[in-house]
Amino acid sequence: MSHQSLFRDTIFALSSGGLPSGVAVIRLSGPQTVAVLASMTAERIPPPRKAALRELVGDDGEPLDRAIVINFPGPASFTGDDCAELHVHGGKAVVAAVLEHLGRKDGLRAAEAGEFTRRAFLNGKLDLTSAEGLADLVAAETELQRRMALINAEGGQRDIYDGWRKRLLHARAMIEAELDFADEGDVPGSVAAEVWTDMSAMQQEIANHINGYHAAEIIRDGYRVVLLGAPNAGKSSLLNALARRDVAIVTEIAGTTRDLVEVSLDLDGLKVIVTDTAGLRDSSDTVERIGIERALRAAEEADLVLKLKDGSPDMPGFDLADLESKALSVGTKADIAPHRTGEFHHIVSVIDGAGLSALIEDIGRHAKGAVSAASGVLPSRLRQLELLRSCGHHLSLAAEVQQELELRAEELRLAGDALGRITGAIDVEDLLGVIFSEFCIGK
Ligand SMILES: Nc1nc2c(ncn2[C@@H]2O[C@H](COP(=O)(O)OP(=O)(O)OP(=O)(O)O)[C@@H](O)[C@H]2O)c(=O)[nH]1
Repeated sequence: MSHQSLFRDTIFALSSGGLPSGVAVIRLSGPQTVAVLASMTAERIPPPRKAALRELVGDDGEPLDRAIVINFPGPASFTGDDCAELHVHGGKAVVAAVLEHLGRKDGLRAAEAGEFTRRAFLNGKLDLTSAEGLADLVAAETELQRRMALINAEGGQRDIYDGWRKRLLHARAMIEAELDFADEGDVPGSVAAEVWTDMSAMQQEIANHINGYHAAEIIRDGYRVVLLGAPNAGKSSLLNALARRDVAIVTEIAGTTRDLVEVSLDLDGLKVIVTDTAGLRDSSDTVERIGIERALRAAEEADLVLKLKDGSPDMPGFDLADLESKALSVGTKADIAPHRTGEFHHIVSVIDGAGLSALIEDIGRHAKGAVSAASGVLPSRLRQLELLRSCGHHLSLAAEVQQELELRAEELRLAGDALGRITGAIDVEDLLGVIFSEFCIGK
Protein backbone atom coordinates (compact mmCIF):
# COMPACT_ATOMS: atom_id res chain seq x y z
CA MET A 1 0.00 0.00 0.00
CA SER A 2 1.33 3.40 -0.97
CA HIS A 3 1.21 6.22 1.52
CA GLN A 4 -1.42 8.85 0.65
CA SER A 5 0.33 11.85 -0.87
CA LEU A 6 -0.59 15.46 -1.60
CA PHE A 7 1.28 15.04 -4.87
CA ARG A 8 0.39 13.11 -8.00
CA ASP A 9 3.83 13.04 -9.59
CA THR A 10 6.66 10.91 -8.37
CA ILE A 11 9.90 12.82 -8.66
CA PHE A 12 13.42 11.50 -9.02
CA ALA A 13 16.94 12.93 -9.25
CA LEU A 14 20.59 12.15 -8.88
CA SER A 15 21.11 13.45 -5.34
CA SER A 16 24.85 12.83 -5.02
CA GLY A 17 27.50 15.00 -6.67
CA GLY A 18 29.42 14.95 -9.95
CA LEU A 19 30.14 11.82 -11.98
CA PRO A 20 32.02 9.57 -12.15
CA SER A 21 32.09 8.73 -8.47
CA GLY A 22 32.33 5.55 -6.40
CA VAL A 23 28.65 5.54 -5.58
CA ALA A 24 25.81 7.64 -6.96
CA VAL A 25 22.57 8.07 -5.04
CA ILE A 26 19.32 8.40 -6.98
CA ARG A 27 16.40 9.49 -4.88
CA LEU A 28 12.67 9.04 -5.52
CA SER A 29 9.65 10.51 -3.76
CA GLY A 30 5.94 10.14 -4.48
CA PRO A 31 3.05 7.72 -4.88
CA GLN A 32 4.69 5.54 -7.58
CA THR A 33 7.79 4.84 -5.50
CA VAL A 34 6.75 1.41 -4.20
CA ALA A 35 5.58 0.25 -7.64
CA VAL A 36 8.87 1.39 -9.17
CA LEU A 37 10.85 -0.48 -6.53
CA ALA A 38 8.77 -3.60 -7.13
CA SER A 39 9.38 -3.57 -10.85
CA MET A 40 13.06 -2.71 -10.63
CA THR A 41 13.83 -5.37 -7.99
CA ALA A 42 11.65 -8.14 -9.49
CA GLU A 43 9.23 -7.81 -6.55
CA ARG A 44 11.98 -8.06 -3.94
CA ILE A 45 11.28 -4.73 -2.21
CA PRO A 46 13.65 -4.37 0.77
CA PRO A 47 12.09 -4.09 4.25
CA PRO A 48 11.51 -0.48 5.40
CA ARG A 49 14.65 1.55 6.17
CA LYS A 50 17.00 -1.43 5.72
CA ALA A 51 19.75 -1.26 3.12
CA ALA A 52 19.60 -4.30 0.83
CA LEU A 53 21.65 -5.42 -2.14
CA ARG A 54 19.48 -5.90 -5.23
CA GLU A 55 19.92 -6.38 -8.93
CA LEU A 56 18.13 -3.48 -10.66
CA VAL A 57 16.40 -4.46 -13.87
CA GLY A 58 14.76 -2.56 -16.69
CA ASP A 59 11.26 -3.28 -18.06
CA ASP A 60 12.50 -6.14 -20.21
CA GLY A 61 14.32 -7.73 -17.27
CA GLU A 62 17.64 -6.52 -18.62
CA PRO A 63 20.06 -5.79 -15.72
CA LEU A 64 20.81 -2.08 -15.20
CA ASP A 65 23.16 -2.35 -12.20
CA ARG A 66 23.64 -4.06 -8.86
CA ALA A 67 22.72 -1.54 -6.17
CA ILE A 68 22.00 -0.90 -2.54
CA VAL A 69 18.30 -0.13 -2.32
CA ILE A 70 16.59 1.58 0.61
CA ASN A 71 12.85 1.91 0.91
CA PHE A 72 11.53 4.70 3.13
CA PRO A 73 7.73 4.35 3.35
CA GLY A 74 5.88 7.59 4.19
CA PRO A 75 5.25 9.35 6.44
CA ALA A 76 8.54 8.46 8.21
CA SER A 77 10.67 9.72 5.33
CA PHE A 78 12.50 12.93 4.41
CA THR A 79 9.61 14.30 2.32
CA GLY A 80 6.87 12.59 4.30
CA ASP A 81 5.84 10.65 1.17
CA ASP A 82 7.04 7.22 0.06
CA CYS A 83 10.71 7.64 -0.77
CA ALA A 84 13.52 5.40 -1.96
CA GLU A 85 17.22 5.60 -2.57
CA LEU A 86 19.11 3.64 -5.18
CA HIS A 87 22.84 3.57 -4.45
CA VAL A 88 24.24 2.63 -7.85
CA HIS A 89 27.77 2.56 -9.22
CA GLY A 90 28.72 6.16 -9.95
CA GLY A 91 29.44 5.77 -13.66
CA LYS A 92 27.94 8.22 -16.14
CA ALA A 93 26.36 5.48 -18.28
CA VAL A 94 25.02 3.61 -15.23
CA VAL A 95 23.32 6.71 -13.86
CA ALA A 96 22.07 7.71 -17.31
CA ALA A 97 20.53 4.25 -17.84
CA VAL A 98 18.73 4.28 -14.49
CA LEU A 99 17.48 7.87 -14.89
CA GLU A 100 16.31 7.13 -18.43
CA HIS A 101 14.46 4.05 -17.21
CA LEU A 102 12.73 6.08 -14.47
CA GLY A 103 11.88 8.89 -16.89
CA ARG A 104 10.02 6.49 -19.20
CA LYS A 105 7.62 5.41 -16.45
CA ASP A 106 4.12 6.92 -16.20
CA GLY A 107 3.72 9.45 -13.42
CA LEU A 108 7.43 9.91 -12.94
CA ARG A 109 9.44 13.01 -13.80
CA ALA A 110 12.81 14.58 -12.99
CA ALA A 111 12.72 16.70 -9.83
CA GLU A 112 13.17 20.46 -9.96
CA ALA A 113 15.77 22.24 -7.82
CA GLY A 114 14.83 21.92 -4.15
CA GLU A 115 11.67 19.94 -4.90
CA PHE A 116 12.30 17.18 -2.36
CA THR A 117 12.76 19.76 0.41
CA ARG A 118 9.77 21.75 -0.83
CA ARG A 119 7.59 18.63 -0.53
CA ALA A 120 9.01 18.00 2.94
CA PHE A 121 7.99 21.56 3.89
CA LEU A 122 4.50 21.24 2.37
CA ASN A 123 4.04 17.92 4.20
CA GLY A 124 4.93 19.64 7.47
CA LYS A 125 8.19 17.69 7.96
CA LEU A 126 10.25 20.84 8.45
CA ASP A 127 9.78 24.58 8.70
CA LEU A 128 11.16 27.16 6.27
CA THR A 129 14.18 28.11 8.39
CA SER A 130 15.21 24.44 8.62
CA ALA A 131 14.81 24.14 4.84
CA GLU A 132 17.00 27.22 4.39
CA GLY A 133 19.48 25.76 6.88
CA LEU A 134 19.60 22.56 4.81
CA ALA A 135 20.32 24.54 1.64
CA ASP A 136 23.12 26.33 3.51
CA LEU A 137 24.47 23.05 4.86
CA VAL A 138 24.77 21.63 1.35
CA ALA A 139 26.44 24.86 0.18
CA ALA A 140 28.71 25.21 3.24
CA GLU A 141 32.39 25.54 2.35
CA THR A 142 33.86 26.59 5.68
CA GLU A 143 33.64 25.27 9.20
CA LEU A 144 31.69 28.26 10.54
CA GLN A 145 29.22 28.06 7.64
CA ARG A 146 28.71 24.38 8.41
CA ARG A 147 28.09 25.04 12.11
CA MET A 148 25.63 27.87 11.50
CA ALA A 149 23.77 25.89 8.84
CA LEU A 150 23.52 22.78 10.99
CA ILE A 151 22.07 24.69 13.95
CA ASN A 152 19.41 26.17 11.67
CA ALA A 153 18.71 22.93 9.80
CA GLU A 154 18.12 21.27 13.16
CA GLY A 155 15.51 23.87 14.08
CA GLY A 156 17.59 26.41 16.03
CA GLN A 157 15.84 29.40 14.47
CA ARG A 158 12.44 27.69 14.41
CA ASP A 159 12.55 27.08 18.17
CA ILE A 160 13.32 30.73 18.88
CA TYR A 161 10.67 32.14 16.53
CA ASP A 162 8.03 29.64 17.69
CA GLY A 163 8.85 30.59 21.29
CA TRP A 164 8.34 34.28 20.53
CA ARG A 165 5.09 33.56 18.68
CA LYS A 166 3.77 31.64 21.67
CA ARG A 167 4.54 34.55 23.98
CA LEU A 168 2.77 36.90 21.58
CA LEU A 169 -0.28 34.65 21.49
CA HIS A 170 -0.35 34.55 25.27
CA ALA A 171 -0.11 38.34 25.43
CA ARG A 172 -3.01 38.68 23.01
CA ALA A 173 -5.09 36.23 24.99
CA MET A 174 -4.47 38.31 28.11
CA ILE A 175 -5.54 41.48 26.33
CA GLU A 176 -8.68 39.76 25.03
CA ALA A 177 -9.45 38.70 28.60
CA GLU A 178 -8.92 42.25 29.80
CA LEU A 179 -11.36 43.48 27.12
CA ASP A 180 -13.95 40.84 27.99
CA PHE A 181 -13.84 41.45 31.71
CA ALA A 182 -13.41 45.22 31.62
CA ASP A 183 -17.10 45.82 32.33
CA GLU A 184 -17.22 43.50 35.28
CA GLY A 185 -14.65 45.37 37.28
CA ASP A 186 -12.61 42.19 37.41
CA VAL A 187 -9.78 43.26 35.16
CA PRO A 188 -6.67 41.11 35.54
CA GLY A 189 -4.63 44.33 35.37
CA SER A 190 -1.59 42.95 37.14
CA VAL A 191 -1.49 39.99 34.76
CA ALA A 192 -1.59 42.39 31.81
CA ALA A 193 1.26 44.41 33.30
CA GLU A 194 3.30 41.26 33.69
CA VAL A 195 2.59 40.35 30.07
CA TRP A 196 3.68 43.78 29.01
CA THR A 197 6.97 43.40 30.84
CA ASP A 198 7.47 40.19 28.91
CA MET A 199 6.73 41.94 25.60
CA SER A 200 9.38 44.58 26.34
CA ALA A 201 11.89 41.86 27.19
CA MET A 202 11.05 40.12 23.95
CA GLN A 203 11.50 43.32 22.00
CA GLN A 204 15.04 43.50 23.39
CA GLU A 205 15.71 39.82 22.57
CA ILE A 206 14.58 40.44 18.99
CA ALA A 207 16.79 43.54 18.72
CA ASN A 208 19.80 41.51 19.94
CA HIS A 209 19.01 38.74 17.51
CA ILE A 210 18.78 41.25 14.63
CA ASN A 211 22.21 42.61 15.62
CA GLY A 212 23.67 39.15 14.91
CA TYR A 213 22.77 39.44 11.22
CA HIS A 214 26.01 41.16 10.25
CA ALA A 215 28.02 38.32 11.77
CA ALA A 216 25.87 35.79 9.90
CA GLU A 217 26.45 37.76 6.69
CA ILE A 218 30.21 37.57 7.24
CA ILE A 219 30.04 33.83 7.95
CA ARG A 220 27.89 33.24 4.87
CA ASP A 221 29.34 35.66 2.31
CA GLY A 222 32.83 36.18 3.71
CA TYR A 223 34.79 38.81 5.64
CA ARG A 224 35.83 41.43 3.07
CA VAL A 225 39.44 42.61 2.96
CA VAL A 226 40.42 45.20 0.34
CA LEU A 227 44.01 45.95 -0.73
CA LEU A 228 44.50 49.62 -1.45
CA GLY A 229 47.59 51.60 -2.48
CA ALA A 230 49.43 53.50 -5.18
CA PRO A 231 50.23 51.77 -8.50
CA ASN A 232 53.12 49.34 -8.10
CA ALA A 233 52.76 49.25 -4.30
CA GLY A 234 52.68 45.46 -4.55
CA LYS A 235 48.94 44.78 -4.16
CA SER A 236 48.65 42.09 -6.84
CA SER A 237 51.82 40.40 -5.58
CA LEU A 238 50.41 40.31 -2.05
CA LEU A 239 47.07 38.95 -3.29
CA ASN A 240 48.88 36.16 -5.11
CA ALA A 241 50.96 35.42 -2.03
CA LEU A 242 47.83 35.23 0.15
CA ALA A 243 46.07 33.02 -2.41
CA ARG A 244 49.25 30.95 -2.93
CA ARG A 245 48.64 31.05 -6.69
CA ASP A 246 48.78 33.54 -9.55
CA VAL A 247 45.36 35.12 -9.52
CA ALA A 248 46.26 38.69 -10.41
CA ILE A 249 48.64 39.90 -13.10
CA VAL A 250 51.91 41.27 -11.72
CA THR A 251 54.17 43.52 -13.82
CA GLU A 252 56.54 46.36 -13.13
CA ILE A 253 54.20 48.61 -15.16
CA ALA A 254 52.29 50.95 -12.85
CA GLY A 255 48.53 50.70 -13.43
CA THR A 256 48.43 47.01 -14.32
CA THR A 257 45.34 46.14 -12.28
CA ARG A 258 42.27 47.96 -13.63
CA ASP A 259 39.36 46.06 -12.09
CA LEU A 260 38.62 44.28 -8.84
CA VAL A 261 40.22 40.83 -8.53
CA GLU A 262 38.91 38.64 -5.72
CA VAL A 263 40.15 35.52 -4.03
CA SER A 264 38.36 33.56 -1.36
CA LEU A 265 40.42 32.19 1.52
CA ASP A 266 39.50 29.91 4.40
CA LEU A 267 41.18 31.35 7.51
CA ASP A 268 40.51 29.09 10.48
CA GLY A 269 37.10 28.03 9.22
CA LEU A 270 36.00 31.53 8.26
CA LYS A 271 35.54 32.62 4.66
CA VAL A 272 37.66 35.69 3.89
CA ILE A 273 37.47 37.47 0.54
CA VAL A 274 40.55 39.49 -0.39
CA THR A 275 40.16 42.01 -3.21
CA ASP A 276 42.98 43.50 -5.28
CA THR A 277 42.18 46.92 -6.72
CA ALA A 278 43.45 49.43 -9.24
CA GLY A 279 46.35 51.53 -7.94
CA LEU A 280 45.31 54.99 -6.73
CA ARG A 281 46.67 57.86 -8.81
CA ASP A 282 45.45 60.79 -10.89
CA SER A 283 44.72 59.30 -14.27
CA SER A 284 43.30 60.60 -17.53
CA ASP A 285 42.63 57.06 -18.72
CA THR A 286 38.86 56.42 -18.55
CA VAL A 287 39.14 52.72 -17.79
CA GLU A 288 41.70 53.31 -15.08
CA ARG A 289 39.55 56.05 -13.52
CA ILE A 290 36.56 53.71 -13.35
CA GLY A 291 38.85 51.10 -11.77
CA ILE A 292 39.96 53.62 -9.13
CA GLU A 293 36.35 54.56 -8.33
CA ARG A 294 35.58 50.88 -7.89
CA ALA A 295 38.60 50.48 -5.64
CA LEU A 296 37.43 53.29 -3.35
CA ARG A 297 33.86 51.95 -3.25
CA ALA A 298 35.10 48.45 -2.43
CA ALA A 299 37.21 49.91 0.38
CA GLU A 300 34.18 51.74 1.79
CA GLU A 301 32.19 48.51 1.85
CA ALA A 302 35.05 46.41 3.20
CA ASP A 303 35.35 45.05 6.72
CA LEU A 304 39.11 45.63 6.67
CA VAL A 305 41.36 47.72 4.40
CA LEU A 306 45.06 47.02 3.93
CA LYS A 307 46.81 50.24 2.91
CA LEU A 308 49.94 49.18 1.05
CA LYS A 309 52.99 51.35 0.56
CA ASP A 310 56.38 50.50 -0.87
CA GLY A 311 59.47 52.68 -0.48
CA SER A 312 58.40 55.34 -3.01
CA PRO A 313 57.10 58.76 -1.95
CA ASP A 314 53.44 59.24 -1.08
CA MET A 315 50.89 59.81 -3.82
CA PRO A 316 48.89 62.97 -3.17
CA GLY A 317 45.22 63.44 -3.86
CA PHE A 318 43.33 60.66 -2.10
CA ASP A 319 41.78 61.29 1.26
CA LEU A 320 41.46 57.93 2.98
CA ALA A 321 40.80 59.31 6.47
CA ASP A 322 37.29 57.77 6.55
CA LEU A 323 38.79 54.32 6.23
CA GLU A 324 41.24 54.81 9.10
CA SER A 325 39.16 53.01 11.72
CA LYS A 326 39.21 49.79 9.72
CA ALA A 327 42.64 50.08 8.08
CA LEU A 328 45.95 48.33 8.65
CA SER A 329 49.04 49.92 7.12
CA VAL A 330 51.34 47.50 5.34
CA GLY A 331 54.88 48.32 4.22
CA THR A 332 55.64 46.19 1.16
CA LYS A 333 58.84 45.03 -0.58
CA ALA A 334 60.68 44.77 2.76
CA ASP A 335 63.56 43.07 0.92
CA ILE A 336 64.38 46.30 -0.93
CA ALA A 337 62.46 49.09 0.81
CA PRO A 338 64.00 50.82 3.83
CA HIS A 339 60.85 50.74 6.01
CA ARG A 340 61.12 51.79 9.62
CA THR A 341 59.46 49.55 12.17
CA GLY A 342 56.77 51.45 14.03
CA GLU A 343 55.73 53.18 10.83
CA PHE A 344 53.45 50.29 9.78
CA HIS A 345 51.25 47.64 11.36
CA HIS A 346 52.95 45.09 9.14
CA ILE A 347 56.07 44.97 7.00
CA VAL A 348 56.10 42.27 4.35
CA SER A 349 57.98 40.94 1.37
CA VAL A 350 56.58 38.46 -1.13
CA ILE A 351 60.13 37.67 -2.29
CA ASP A 352 61.38 36.16 0.96
CA GLY A 353 57.97 35.75 2.63
CA ALA A 354 58.87 38.03 5.55
CA GLY A 355 55.89 39.17 7.63
CA LEU A 356 53.31 37.27 5.58
CA SER A 357 52.23 34.76 8.20
CA ALA A 358 51.92 37.48 10.86
CA LEU A 359 49.75 39.48 8.43
CA ILE A 360 47.55 36.48 7.66
CA GLU A 361 47.18 35.78 11.36
CA ASP A 362 46.18 39.37 12.00
CA ILE A 363 43.58 39.29 9.20
CA GLY A 364 42.20 36.07 10.71
CA ARG A 365 42.09 37.71 14.16
CA HIS A 366 40.14 40.71 12.84
CA ALA A 367 37.74 38.44 10.95
CA LYS A 368 37.12 36.27 13.99
CA GLY A 369 36.61 39.39 16.09
CA ALA A 370 33.87 40.55 13.71
CA VAL A 371 31.83 37.36 14.20
CA SER A 372 32.67 36.47 17.77
CA ALA A 373 30.48 39.19 19.24
CA ALA A 374 27.48 37.26 17.96
CA SER A 375 26.85 33.81 19.30
CA GLY A 376 24.14 31.20 19.26
CA VAL A 377 21.42 31.26 16.66
CA LEU A 378 21.68 34.01 14.05
CA PRO A 379 19.25 35.26 11.39
CA SER A 380 20.82 33.96 8.19
CA ARG A 381 18.88 35.62 5.39
CA LEU A 382 17.75 39.08 4.36
CA ARG A 383 14.17 37.82 4.12
CA GLN A 384 14.34 36.76 7.77
CA LEU A 385 15.94 40.04 8.80
CA GLU A 386 13.18 42.07 7.14
CA LEU A 387 10.45 40.05 8.85
CA LEU A 388 12.24 40.29 12.20
CA ARG A 389 12.39 44.07 11.76
CA SER A 390 8.71 44.10 10.89
CA CYS A 391 7.98 42.09 14.04
CA GLY A 392 10.03 44.54 16.14
CA HIS A 393 8.27 47.48 14.48
CA HIS A 394 4.80 46.15 15.37
CA LEU A 395 5.95 45.50 18.92
CA SER A 396 7.01 49.11 19.31
CA LEU A 397 3.73 50.30 17.79
CA ALA A 398 1.94 48.10 20.31
CA ALA A 399 3.89 49.80 23.08
CA GLU A 400 2.79 53.22 21.80
CA VAL A 401 -0.93 52.41 22.04
CA GLN A 402 -0.89 51.28 25.66
CA GLN A 403 -4.39 52.54 26.44
CA GLU A 404 -6.15 51.25 23.36
CA LEU A 405 -6.37 47.56 23.91
CA GLU A 406 -7.86 46.59 20.54
CA LEU A 407 -5.13 48.39 18.65
CA ARG A 408 -2.53 46.85 20.88
CA ALA A 409 -3.88 43.34 20.24
CA GLU A 410 -3.87 44.03 16.51
CA GLU A 411 -0.20 45.13 16.55
CA LEU A 412 0.71 42.00 18.49
CA ARG A 413 -1.11 39.91 15.90
CA LEU A 414 0.88 41.57 13.10
CA ALA A 415 4.13 41.02 15.05
CA GLY A 416 3.28 37.31 15.38
CA ASP A 417 2.35 37.04 11.70
CA ALA A 418 5.79 38.38 10.73
CA LEU A 419 7.40 35.59 12.75
CA GLY A 420 4.99 33.08 11.21
CA ARG A 421 6.13 34.09 7.76
CA ILE A 422 9.74 33.40 8.72
CA THR A 423 9.03 29.80 9.69
CA GLY A 424 6.31 29.34 7.08
CA ALA A 425 3.63 28.71 9.69
CA ILE A 426 1.41 31.15 7.81
CA ASP A 427 0.87 32.61 4.38
CA VAL A 428 4.09 31.99 2.48
CA GLU A 429 2.90 30.58 -0.85
CA ASP A 430 4.33 33.67 -2.62
CA LEU A 431 7.80 33.05 -1.15
CA LEU A 432 8.25 29.39 -1.98
CA GLY A 433 9.42 29.78 -5.57
CA VAL A 434 12.22 32.12 -4.53
CA ILE A 435 13.29 30.12 -1.50
CA PHE A 436 13.46 26.69 -3.09
CA SER A 437 14.97 27.80 -6.39
CA GLU A 438 18.29 28.39 -4.59
CA PHE A 439 18.54 24.70 -3.77
CA CYS A 440 20.34 22.22 -5.97
CA ILE A 441 18.64 19.47 -7.94
CA GLY A 442 18.17 16.34 -5.86
CA LYS A 443 17.84 18.20 -2.56
N1 LIG B 1 61.51 43.16 -4.44
C1 LIG B 1 60.21 43.06 -4.35
N2 LIG B 1 59.42 43.40 -5.40
C2 LIG B 1 58.09 43.31 -5.30
C3 LIG B 1 57.48 42.85 -4.10
N3 LIG B 1 56.14 42.89 -4.28
C4 LIG B 1 55.92 43.33 -5.55
N4 LIG B 1 57.10 43.59 -6.16
C5 LIG B 1 57.28 44.08 -7.53
O1 LIG B 1 56.65 45.36 -7.66
C6 LIG B 1 56.07 45.49 -8.95
C7 LIG B 1 54.62 45.87 -8.82
O2 LIG B 1 53.95 44.81 -8.19
P1 LIG B 1 52.41 44.58 -8.31
O3 LIG B 1 52.06 43.49 -7.38
O4 LIG B 1 51.99 44.44 -9.73
O5 LIG B 1 51.87 45.97 -7.76
P2 LIG B 1 50.39 46.57 -7.77
O6 LIG B 1 50.27 47.38 -6.56
O7 LIG B 1 49.40 45.48 -7.93
O8 LIG B 1 50.42 47.47 -9.04
P3 LIG B 1 49.20 48.05 -9.96
O9 LIG B 1 48.49 46.91 -10.54
O10 LIG B 1 49.91 48.90 -10.95
O11 LIG B 1 48.33 48.88 -9.07
C8 LIG B 1 56.31 44.17 -9.67
O12 LIG B 1 57.44 44.31 -10.50
C9 LIG B 1 56.59 43.19 -8.54
O13 LIG B 1 57.42 42.11 -8.91
C10 LIG B 1 58.32 42.48 -2.99
O14 LIG B 1 57.88 42.06 -1.91
N5 LIG B 1 59.67 42.61 -3.17
